[in-house]
Amino acid sequence: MASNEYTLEEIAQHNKEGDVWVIIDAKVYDLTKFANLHPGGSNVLYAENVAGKDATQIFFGLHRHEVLLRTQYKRLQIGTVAGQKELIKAPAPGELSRVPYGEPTWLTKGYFSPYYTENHRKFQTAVRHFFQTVVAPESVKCEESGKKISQEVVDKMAEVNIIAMRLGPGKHLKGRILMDGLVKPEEFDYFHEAIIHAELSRVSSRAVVDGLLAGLVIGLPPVLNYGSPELYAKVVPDALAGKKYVALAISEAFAGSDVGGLQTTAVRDGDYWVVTGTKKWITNGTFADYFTTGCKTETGFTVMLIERGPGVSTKPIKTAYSAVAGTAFVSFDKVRVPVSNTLGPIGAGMSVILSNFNHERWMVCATSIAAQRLVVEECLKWTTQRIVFGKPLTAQAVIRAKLAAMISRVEACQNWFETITHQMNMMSYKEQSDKLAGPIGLHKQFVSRSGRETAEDATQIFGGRALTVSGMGKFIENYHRTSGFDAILAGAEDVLGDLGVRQALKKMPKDARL
Ligand code: HEM
Repeated sequence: MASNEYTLEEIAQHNKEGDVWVIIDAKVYDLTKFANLHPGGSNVLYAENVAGKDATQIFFGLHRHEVLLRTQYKRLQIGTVAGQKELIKAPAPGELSRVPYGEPTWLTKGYFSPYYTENHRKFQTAVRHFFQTVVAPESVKCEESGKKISQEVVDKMAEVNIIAMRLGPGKHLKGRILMDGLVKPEEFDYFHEAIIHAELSRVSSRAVVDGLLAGLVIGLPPVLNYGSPELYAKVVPDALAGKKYVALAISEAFAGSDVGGLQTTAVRDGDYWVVTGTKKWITNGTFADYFTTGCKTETGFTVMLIERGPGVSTKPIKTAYSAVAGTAFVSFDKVRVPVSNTLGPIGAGMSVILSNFNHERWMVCATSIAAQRLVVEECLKWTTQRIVFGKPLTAQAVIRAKLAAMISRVEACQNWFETITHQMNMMSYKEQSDKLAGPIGLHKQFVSRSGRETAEDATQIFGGRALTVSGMGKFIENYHRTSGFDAILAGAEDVLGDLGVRQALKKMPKDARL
């Protein structure tokens, strides 16, 4: 980067094809050679209000700031404007957003929270820094290539025990050094875990959130909670070290939310189960080493851990999001599974699955709310910098009304989420299963519906830019295309609303009358 200073008069001389400079935020760029390579065409750069002029406002109406930060474009800067200072700075890794509602209240300067401590704040800073520096660049690559997250990134996550922490508080954290010792295993709570989900969601596309071992997060808890000590010792250390991958294999083409209608069958043969059937929409299934699988057995429904081996085959399913999530169709063809791999009582697998669902649904809410907040931030930035009919978009009442609705939705989601998280901190796993299945079901219905409404509003606000996978509206495009996943995975929106009401009805006092 050059340290030359130029006056406005000097810059103004370079105003034509073959010699074109522009000013963007007090920096001077020589675009002469770049003009023919410019993705937006060369002629736009020779326009009277651009060539040799301050094109800051025009530039930010057409590009994201990150364009200027790319190495190949940084080089185009030849100096600065004499007497001017740059105003637009990219936030440093780990830094908080200063855009109103860009962060939850607990992270906003001058506000208070009954739930979060100084330790949560320190933890959040470290986790955001980690995700922005280690995961964000990988997320961009994988989203494009559709390939699995690299082992190098998985290893780095394992090093600071992020994989283990994504499973929540519990005995699996004992003796581990969490985030370089920032939080002690016995102090780690569901708010710490929620921070990890939120920060992951901020830097990743929806497919990468799932591709980054979401299968393990939902598939390993039954092993933690119900696996024999031998099975635990065989599977858990390697999984938490990022050496083995796990998927939860419940849904089938025959049955989704209707878990009772599953057709994969396990027949007892001595010390083995013989499993036959198929599973569909299995997140991380293409690369999983183990499948936590729901099977029909003679006496009901039984869950077991199936290792990839003879008779197990997986093939990728193309979905609306990137293949990085590893969504698979899984076939079990007379697979022999040791009976000691059974998770929970034989025939009582439904309770294993149902209690596991609470955590999964809560996690989906955590990631969705963070994504909705990012969408609000993107919309606030865009509507302020986009000029239409000579005024910023925010001058339009209809735009402000959409912003009001989006902000209210995300704040409502966040506040409800924090109340539920606090209950989780205070309750045992068993109490959570009894008391929180209904509220979490209702909450997830509310969160995913809010997310889709926000995706719609944001798409209207960004217009055509929300329809392209790159450029200014790239986050909105991704969110609009993938927010529907939150309404389906871990239980369909309507089914979960119904679950919440049915749970409440079960607890209606017999003597309640108007
Ligand atoms: C340092 C200067 C510039 C660089 C490095 C640059 C780079 C780019 C890049 C990478 C794109 C592709 C879209 C994207 O990734 O966002 C683009 C698109 C575009 N650029 Fe530039 N640009 C520069 C200056 C300008 C200026 C001064 C104008 C003024 C009119 C301009 C007009 C456009 C237009 C009209 C598009 C197409 C936008 C769209 O498809 O939505 N660019 N530019």
